[in-house]
Amino acid sequence: MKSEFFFYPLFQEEIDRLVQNPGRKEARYLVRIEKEMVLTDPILDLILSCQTPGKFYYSAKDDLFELGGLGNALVIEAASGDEVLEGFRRLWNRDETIPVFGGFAFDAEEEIAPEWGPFGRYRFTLPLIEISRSRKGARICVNYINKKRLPREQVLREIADSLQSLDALPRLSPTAGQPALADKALIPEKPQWNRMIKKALRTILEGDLKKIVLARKKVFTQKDRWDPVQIVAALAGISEKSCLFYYQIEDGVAFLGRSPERLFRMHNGTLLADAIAGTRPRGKNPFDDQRLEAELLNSPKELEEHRFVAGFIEARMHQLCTDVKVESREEILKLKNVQHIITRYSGRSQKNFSPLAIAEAFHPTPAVGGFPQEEIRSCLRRYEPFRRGWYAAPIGWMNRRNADFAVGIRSALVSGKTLHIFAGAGIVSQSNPHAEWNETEKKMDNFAAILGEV
Ligand SMILES: C=C(O[C@H]1C=CC=C(C(=O)O)[C@@H]1O)C(=O)O
Repeated sequence: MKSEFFFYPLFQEEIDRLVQNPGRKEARYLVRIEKEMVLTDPILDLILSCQTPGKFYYSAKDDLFELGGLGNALVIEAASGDEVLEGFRRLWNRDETIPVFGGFAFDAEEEIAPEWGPFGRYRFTLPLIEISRSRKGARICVNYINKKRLPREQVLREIADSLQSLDALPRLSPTAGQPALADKALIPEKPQWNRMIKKALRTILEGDLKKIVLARKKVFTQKDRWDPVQIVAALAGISEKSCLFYYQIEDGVAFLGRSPERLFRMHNGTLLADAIAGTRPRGKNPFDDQRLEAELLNSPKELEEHRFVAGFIEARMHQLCTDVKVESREEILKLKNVQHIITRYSGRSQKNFSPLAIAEAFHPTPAVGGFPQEEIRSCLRRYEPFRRGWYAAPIGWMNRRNADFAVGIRSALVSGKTLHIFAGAGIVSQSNPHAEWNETEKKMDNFAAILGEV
């Protein structure tokens, strides 16, 4: 990790110019200084190496766009999407292209579990420093929200102070080394998982629901605090087409993951969404891999599981868009440890929907909830022995018109000395508890490799 990058010198000239500019005395609501630049360091390295407690990173799976943030200019913690949009109204009235990063809980009506407390129900951050890279190049911006209507000189002094204190802190590198584990808990344990699946199968047989996605987690406790930076840096080293996300709220408290599933991307009126469901492990060699691929694409059970998701996404696309196209149907998506069936959609979005309203309309898709969608949250509350928090919920960035959200799967919550790793599996009428357990093990393999199979 490089450490020669300093923020204050980068913006000093602009800050000085603004101080000397004898314009209006009071600074505006938003002070934003933008700079195009040549950036040789990876954005993730820069974000991870800075010692500020709040930070985030997001890279989409199939384009060059990356977004990172350091510090907080404005954080909206809310109980509903409408409150979030209200919180950013003034910001986007000034400039509707400014991105904010965040997400919301899988089940926003459920009581928040203690380990998810810092995340709350909905949480989005406008960072003090925003770094992005697109096909056009890299850009770095400083944001300041002048809630207290301070005079311009004071605002600029505060910005300069924040940048200088960030620069004064020593840069961090991920601390390498194997964890000193104190405890490992499986929630649920295998016998309880088997009972959960059987219960879900009975519900499906009775005809109330057609598909239920049940999840489990592993909780690893260490003597010392986990280093989320080390975990996400290792995830970043995996070569596969998936969305990498990192949301650190406080020192040692972060939700992170490498999700193959994009909930949707909205760009200049075009909406893209993927349906991903149906799983096999990767093969031991190319021949074996091909065999497993053929098995997946010809399995009535996996196809049924996939088609609940695809049918749901397609129906939602027609509600939200005109000109809906199936870009590819039932193809294979190869990841490092597993392969999935994927169907991709595109459409022209209708202007009146905000990206957050679109995220709420899709969530939870039958890839992470079940089918039909309406009853699924209350069903999961009864079946699962833990609260999902932000696992399997939308996470990503948005501005007033554009957005990119991943589904927060293949993910983990780092919370001080505990590390929670999540995975779920779609249960349909032909599911088998043992096979679904093994599938969730495979889905956690990115983390198992990082932890040295603890
Ligand atoms: C719920 C998860 O995966 C979903 C996404 C792809 C394939 C899935 C499956 O085949 O069961 C799941 O629906 C997870 O990884 O936690």
